[in-house]
Amino acid sequence: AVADEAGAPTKSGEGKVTQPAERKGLIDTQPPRGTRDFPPEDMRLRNWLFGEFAAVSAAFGFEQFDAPVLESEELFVRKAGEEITEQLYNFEDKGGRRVALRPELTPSLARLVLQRGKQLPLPAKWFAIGQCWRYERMTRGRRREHYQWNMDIVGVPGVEAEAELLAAIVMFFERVGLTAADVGIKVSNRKVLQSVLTQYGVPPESFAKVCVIVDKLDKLPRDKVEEELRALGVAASTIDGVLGALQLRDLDALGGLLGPDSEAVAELRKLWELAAGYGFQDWLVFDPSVVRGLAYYTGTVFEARDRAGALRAICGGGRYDKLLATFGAPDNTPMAGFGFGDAVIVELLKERGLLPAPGHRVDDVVVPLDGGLRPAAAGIATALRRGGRSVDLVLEAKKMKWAFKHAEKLGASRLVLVGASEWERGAVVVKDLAAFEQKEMTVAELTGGAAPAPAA
Ligand SMILES: Nc1ccc(Br)nc1
Repeated sequence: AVADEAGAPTKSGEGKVTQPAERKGLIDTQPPRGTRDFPPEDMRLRNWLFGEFAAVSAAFGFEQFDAPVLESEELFVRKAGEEITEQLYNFEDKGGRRVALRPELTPSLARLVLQRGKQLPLPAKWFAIGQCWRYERMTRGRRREHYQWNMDIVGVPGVEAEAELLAAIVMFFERVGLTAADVGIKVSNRKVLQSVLTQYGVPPESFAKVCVIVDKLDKLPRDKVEEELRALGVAASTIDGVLGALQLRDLDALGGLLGPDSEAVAELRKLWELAAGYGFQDWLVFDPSVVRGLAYYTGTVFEARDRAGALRAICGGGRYDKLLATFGAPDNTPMAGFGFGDAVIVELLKERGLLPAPGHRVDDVVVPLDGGLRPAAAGIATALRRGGRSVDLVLEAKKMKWAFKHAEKLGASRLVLVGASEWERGAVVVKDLAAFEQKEMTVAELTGGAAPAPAA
């Protein structure tokens, strides 16, 4: 259809006339509920944050991947009562397919690993920064989208993988100015809960659901948690045993409870030993009450929180050795990773006065002082740009005074005036806005020798 001014009927190539929907005034300029716009000033902060994520990922030699925001719903259908699946942003598409906006990146990673099969050299160290969604009734007015940085290691069965992931998280925190006094990383291991549940005769198939419920302890009152555990058939005495174990705060006491051959204790001790090697032991806190709310974790679990505990988890992760098996894979591939959201970290940095405020600026402003010199000005701008300068080329006829103010507003280093008399000598006037100097320069001098594009 031929575009027409808003409100007029449009005529398609075949002559079909379409009446516009009656426009009652201005469209709603707000983004959909629970979503955010990123106008330039916010986009600059987001680019800074994602730049830090990517820089840490590069420092650890990880490769970036991405996958569609839209995935088959089956990737996320798990029967463990997780909030993340109860709030799935799912729907049926026009082809009748059950699809969902991804609530997390890990299942997409798992799908790509399965897709590659034996062709994927292991260990694979992959990272992603992607938008993730949830459909929450707006009763709580929370956001429905956020961006998550994920790092995952595929194919390493030992806690060396988790140590590397924790080191990456700590490097990020240090890069943005946070210290171990600001943030603690609570570490535990699901095998702690598994051992206790086994001691009390809870069947393994209830294990994931018990973890999801126990994870709610820092969100729901204890009696609510006990109610949900009882509904699962977990006896009251078991609940007391489980909750008792979660109060422990040192590995020796844990060893006393679980016995000297406990895998959980051995893995946690190994992790602390590695952390000492990396130099981030001060960031770690052993806390068996940390189970994380994702059903698929099988071993180490961790979450970073502000030491005051005033904010929600900054990031979280762990080991999930059985995820591929739940997707039908014949054998297990060990995997470990974390997710790091873009919201809590910004709140924390704001609180600590550590949030940068990156401004917008350009290097040069180029102004033709009359219309006939516009092609020449465009050629100069091109040469400067090819030389790596960021250039704002003034696109309309403007007076010098306006150009000067415009250059100041853009934080430009130089204002390049293309005027008739100088141009006849192949020169331009350059105002150095930092040194408050003005001088005539040939184009070659200005562009460091790069010839301007041929003026029309
Ligand atoms: N999983 C998830 C997705 C979106 C937001 Br906002 N929070 C959590």
